[in-house]
Parts: sequence; C-alpha cells; structure tokens
Amino acid sequence: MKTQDTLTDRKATAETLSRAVPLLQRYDDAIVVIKLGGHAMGSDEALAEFARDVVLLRLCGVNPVVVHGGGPQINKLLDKLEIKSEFVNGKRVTDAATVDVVEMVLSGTVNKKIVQAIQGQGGKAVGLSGKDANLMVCDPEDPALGLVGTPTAMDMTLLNLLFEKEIIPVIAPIGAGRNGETYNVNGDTAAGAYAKALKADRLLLLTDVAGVKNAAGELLTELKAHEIRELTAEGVISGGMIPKTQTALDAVEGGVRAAVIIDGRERNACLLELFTEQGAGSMIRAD
Ligand SMILES: Nc1ncnc2c1ncn2[C@@H]1O[C@H](COP(=O)(O)OP(=O)(O)O)[C@@H](O)[C@H]1O
Ligand SMILES: CC(=O)N[C@@H](CCC(=O)OP(=O)(O)O)C(=O)O
Repeated sequence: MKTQDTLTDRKATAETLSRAVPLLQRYDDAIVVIKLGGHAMGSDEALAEFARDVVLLRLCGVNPVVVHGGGPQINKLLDKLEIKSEFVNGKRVTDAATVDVVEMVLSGTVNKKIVQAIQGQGGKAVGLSGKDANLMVCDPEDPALGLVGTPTAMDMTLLNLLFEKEIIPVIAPIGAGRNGETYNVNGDTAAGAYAKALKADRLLLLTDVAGVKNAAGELLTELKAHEIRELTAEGVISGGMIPKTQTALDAVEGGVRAAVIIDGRERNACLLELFTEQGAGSMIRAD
C-alpha cells in the first residue's frame, strides 16, 4: 500500500519551501563549486541523493560546478595492478604509470558515474577534465611529487557557455601540461582553482567527516586563516585535510565569497549548507 503524507506533513513541506524564498533569492544566478571527494561518494544511493541536490540547485537558478576526487577508487585500481603509491602531505607521488591510472579512473569511471547520476535525476550534465577547452593548464608542483600539477592558467569560456544553457559541468581534477603532459591534481586544489577563476559565491568541500576538528575532536564551525596555520603546525590538521584547508583559505583570500568544509555523507549536505541560515560544517574565513 502506498503511504500518503498527512496534511500536516504537506503543510510542513509547503512552509519549508516558503521559508527558503529569501535564501533562494540570495543564490539566484550564483556560482557554487562543489568538490565531491572520493570518500564522500559512498554508495550508489548516496551518489543519487547528491545528484538530486545538484539538480535542485540548478532548478533554483544556481550554477553548480561539480569537481570530483576519487582517491579511494584510484587506490583500488593501483592495488589490482600492483603499482605502489605514497602520499606526501595529502598528495599522491605520481609517476608516468600512475598518472595513466589516475586519468583512467578520474576522467573515465568516476566522472561518467557522476554525470549519469545527475542525468538520472533529470539534470543535464557534461563530463570534462582540465584538458578540455584549456580549462586548467598546470605546471609541475614540486619535483618530489612527479606529475602532480599546480594550476597556472584557467580558461572559463566553456563553463560560462554551459551556465547559459543550464548544463552542469562535472570536472575531473586532471590538468593539461604546456607540452602535452598529463598532470594529476589534488581534487581539492582543482576545485579551489575553478572557484577562484569563476569568482564563485561558494566553494563547498564535501568530505567524510563533519568538518575540521580540534585536538579534542570537537567540530570547529568557523576557522580563521591563523587558526588553520596553527592547527596544521601542531599536526591537528593532517593528511587529506591539509590540501582541503589550504584550498579553502586560498579560495577566500583569492576572491571566493566563502568556503565551507562539510560532511558529504550527511543527507542533503549541500542544501543544508546553502539554504539554511546556520549552514553546516566548518566555514573558513580570511583573517
Ligand atoms: N583536524 C582534522 N579534522 C578533521 N579531519 C581530519 C583532520 N586532520 C586530518 N583529517 C582527516 O582528513 C580526512 C579527509 O581528507 P580525505 O581523506 O582526503 O577526504 P576526501 O576523500 O573527502 O577528499 C578525514 O577523513 C580525516 O581522517
Ligand atoms: C595529487 C593527488 O593527490 N591527486 C589525487 C586526485 C584524486 C583526489 O583528490 O581524490 P579525493 O578527493 O577523493 O582525495 C589522487 O591521486 O588521489
């Protein structure tokens, strides 16, 4: 038997929609860059829910840009191929064999899975990497990291065309070298570079924890630049949280209105952050 919402439930839905009007107006035509981490992708159901939220944002007049990771998915294929890999400060040391696997997984499987999930919810999405239309051109970040790229030139022409047509870009964090190289870019770093180049209204970094925590394990709902520096020096911010917090900081210092680290496993995480007054996770602000 199909269960029906009671009149009270339906009234609550109507009230929620009505109360969201000022927030919907605030984000009308806004650019929101959403970084979906490999861990946050979780199950197919979780991905479908994320996709539905992205489609809702589009319907509300927001221009969402999804930049994704896929670290765990890359690890899985590297393990199968018996290619060892190590991380330095949250970034994968990348040789020629590794970058082939990274591109295959990110631009191939992961990217298309997200595109399909969005389209499964009725949106229109296009899968890209930094190699398309000169979106993200990179230089090597540090010789010790091999083919890890740092974004140096961004061309947002294609993304602006997609916004006009209400098509949602889904971007793999692969960068083009100036001489035909392929660069592996940390997903957070790439999301930050797109957010800065687009002068985005919001950068949402979705991950698998509630946000940035202090040494006692408590969630820090607001963080200033100097606090990030202190917590990183003390080792409280470590591993994958280092590029995330650095990216958030760099973004707000580079003209992005706000950057937030939120729990992508939480239901409706993006809506909770954008369309409620209190938001969620850790908001990063410049000093
Ligand atoms: N201070 C901190 N607060 C919260 N998480 C932290 C902190 N320091 C390190 N981490 C780790 O960072 C991880 C998130 O980074 P990462 O695994 O790269 O996520 P993603 O795959 O979503 O990009 C968390 O799961 C946690 O283990
Ligand atoms: C240079 C570097 O570390 N690149 C990352 C790219 C994927 C990524 O960032 O994935 P998550 O967002 O899921 O961590 C890697 O090779 O794992």
